[in-house]
Amino acid sequence: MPELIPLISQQEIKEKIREIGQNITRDYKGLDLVVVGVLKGAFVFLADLVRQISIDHEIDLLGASSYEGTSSTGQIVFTKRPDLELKGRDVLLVEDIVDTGRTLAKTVESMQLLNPRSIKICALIDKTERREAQINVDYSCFCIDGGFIVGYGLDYNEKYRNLPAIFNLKL
Ligand SMILES: O=P(O)(O)OC[C@H]1O[C@H](OP(=O)(O)OP(=O)(O)O)[C@H](O)[C@@H]1O
Ligand code: HPA
Repeated sequence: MPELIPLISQQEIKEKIREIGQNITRDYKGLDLVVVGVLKGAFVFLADLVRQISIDHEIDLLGASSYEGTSSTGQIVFTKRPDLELKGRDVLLVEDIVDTGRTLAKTVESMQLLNPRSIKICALIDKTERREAQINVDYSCFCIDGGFIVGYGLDYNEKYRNLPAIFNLKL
């Protein structure tokens, strides 16, 4: 049976998101902010984050998938493209986790073709041990070295997304 070891509590997540939301609110004042969540994993984080951003902004979603179990296949499949016009606008990509960095590298590359004015990245978890692509995370809630993380939107074979806190999964 897989074991779930507590890593980040609900309270810690809540406090950090409030702080990051305030930073985003400050940095994007006067800009044309579109927050784009990367599905599926980011849906929980996105919902909490946007409620801590107190300037007007729009929200869109894109879908990207590449994992089987705990490994990246390296093949990023876009399952949904954003619906809003992003040209000339300030895009903030919201991810649950940056691990190898391949998903965001591909996503940023594909978003750049839409000619936004700016693209920045906000990630709940910045996990450094397996990083392959050079990714600059502009807003990072928690930086960790390794392990496979589940809960608060993050899955292992589609399970555990519903857990309200974040856990290390031991298989
Ligand atoms: O930095 P990387 O190594 O590319 O890993 C990060 C990506 O992996 C997960 O997505 P996944 O492919 O599991 O799809 P999901 O969001 O639907 O769970 C996660 O949500 C990120 O998008
Ligand atoms: O540690 C992880 N947990 C869940 N999904 C992931 N996708 C990349 N890394 C991870």
